[in-house]
Amino acid sequence: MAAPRVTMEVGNDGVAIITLINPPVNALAIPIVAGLKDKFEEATSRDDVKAIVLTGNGGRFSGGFDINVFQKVHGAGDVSLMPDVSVELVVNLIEDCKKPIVAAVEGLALGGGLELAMGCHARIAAPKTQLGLPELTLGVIPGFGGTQRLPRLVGLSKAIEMMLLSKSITSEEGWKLGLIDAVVTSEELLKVSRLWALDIAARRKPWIRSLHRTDKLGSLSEAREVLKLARLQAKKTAPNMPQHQACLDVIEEGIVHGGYSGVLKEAKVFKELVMLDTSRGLVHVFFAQRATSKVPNVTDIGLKPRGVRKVAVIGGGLMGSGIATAHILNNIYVVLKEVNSEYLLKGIKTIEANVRGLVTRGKLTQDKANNALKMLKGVLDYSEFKDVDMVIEAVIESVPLKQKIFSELEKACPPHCILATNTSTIDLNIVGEKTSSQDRIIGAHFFSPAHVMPLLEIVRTERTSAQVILDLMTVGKIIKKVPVVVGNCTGFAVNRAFFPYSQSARLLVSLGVDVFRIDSAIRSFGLPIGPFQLLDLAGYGVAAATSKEFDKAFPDRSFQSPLVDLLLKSGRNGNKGFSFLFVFSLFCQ
Ligand SMILES: C[C@H](O)CC(=O)SCCNC(=O)CCNC(=O)[C@H](O)C(C)(C)COP(=O)(O)OP(=O)(O)OC[C@H]1O[C@@H](n2cnc3c(N)ncnc32)[C@H](O)[C@@H]1OP(=O)(O)O
Repeated sequence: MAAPRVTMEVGNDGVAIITLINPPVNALAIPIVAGLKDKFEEATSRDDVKAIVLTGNGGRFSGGFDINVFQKVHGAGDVSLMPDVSVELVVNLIEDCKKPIVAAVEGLALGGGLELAMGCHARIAAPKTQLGLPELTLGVIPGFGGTQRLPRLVGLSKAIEMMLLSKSITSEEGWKLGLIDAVVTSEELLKVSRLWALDIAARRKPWIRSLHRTDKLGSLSEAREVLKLARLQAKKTAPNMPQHQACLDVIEEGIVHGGYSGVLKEAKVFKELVMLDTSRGLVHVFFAQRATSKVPNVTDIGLKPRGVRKVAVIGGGLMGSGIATAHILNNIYVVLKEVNSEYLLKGIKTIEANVRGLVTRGKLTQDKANNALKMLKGVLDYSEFKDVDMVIEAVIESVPLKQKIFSELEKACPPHCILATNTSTIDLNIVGEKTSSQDRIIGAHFFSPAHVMPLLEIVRTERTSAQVILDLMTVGKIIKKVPVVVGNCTGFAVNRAFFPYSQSARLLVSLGVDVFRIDSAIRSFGLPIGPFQLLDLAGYGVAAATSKEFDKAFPDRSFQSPLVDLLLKSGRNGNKGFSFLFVFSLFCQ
């Protein structure tokens, strides 16, 4: 791959086009930052340059500062590896430049990428360009002036929402908010940007330095009220994340003492945050997530994913209906099979409720919801299975039942069909023991609620074919999951790690510790729910079945807690409608 570089071309019209080149996302690596400083200095000093356009190569403006540098900073424990971009480049060379600079953005402008663009005197964007400041997901705050310029361009509340939720917007929305000056086609992007820059130079268009604006900030008391509410909200939703409160403090500095003062405080706080364990952990997560898409002997052997258009889901319970929802929401046709019409109707109603819930929470339009529901068909037999590309079995954790289903599937489905099971624990060789299709058998372990939770644990056996693994990874991405391929053993990766955690929680209960105290300690540690609330949600039947598998596989490591059996014996199943409070009081009697 060619070295990252910045180029500059000066046209006959006197406009210098400065281009970032660092595929695939034009990350602002150290040589790019150095190249930008060089080119802006050159363009400023050349007499034949009247105006400047900053753009990115390959249809993407920039994915932000190079996150590899954070890793280097963490490895060396040396924050001085971070270059000074905010003042030296964005304020001095871009915003305070004597020649107008227009950002021509396309594809994406995220983090430091958007911050460079906000330092320019105008921004022209191609349609559907993704704009955002997602730095908080990396444990830091925007560090190239974003905490100051975004509120000045889109207003305080919207800027806080975009930064604290790391929520990006499209260029169309950006135009309505004032972040983008014009949205034009990709073909016209450079032409319009050049003209815009020349218009600013000739004073036909305003020459705006975002950092100097105050018109969208509101009065000091209004701003303080907005910040107060945001602090309370962040305390609730991200109690263990120092970057959220820090971001609000830095924004406030700029409102009270002016944008430049805010920029200086931002740089100082950024450097403090980048050295904390939170940032180390979150940067690790960023690269770890991407590493999951590179599976040796699967993704590096030239295979192409086969299209999966029609999926059958067996079982319309909590998991099956969630899995079906995830697929129909992403335009994959689903056949949902149940054993009788009562269960089928219940499954379909759950799927409808899942989809409606997304509409109510504003995550889906009514139109998209209607279209998604058209992709669903309920069935009671295998006649619809003759042309499915993948089956996902999601019935209860019973070995004989799963074995029976898989031998039936072998006959009912076409030979290319992927045979997946949503088992959370059972060894896949046992599930497929009664078939001769071991190369097509794979685990597709979703997490409840399956249409919301991002993780998809893909379990491969020694005999699962590379093509089948690649196909499932591809479907996983289409349905917006993070697919992680793991090996086959009792509990796979997730439950294998979860098992000692839940066992310890049950051991504490048997020693007399209150379940609510345990859940609350875990929540203050940072997990969204504790082990017992999770037990309630998953259902006690599932817990009993998985415990049995672990007892069998690791008899010397299992703690025999009577808790779940007692709950089941008293006719309860957690998610089926009884509160744990009530159940726990029974257990204590
Ligand atoms: C001081 C400043 O305020 C600080 C910052 O700017 S911090 C950076 C802020 N920016 C971000 O957080 C954006 C991070 N990137 C992303 O969200 C996504 O990669 C994206 C939306 C840009 C592209 O997504 P997608 O097309 O699915 O590709 P994805 O697989 O994620 O990334 C492609 C490659 O680019 C790399 N990459 C993406 N953004 C990068 C970045 N900012 N720095 C370094 N590498 C980056 C990925 O690691 C991946 O590398 P690989 O192919 O070797 O695994």
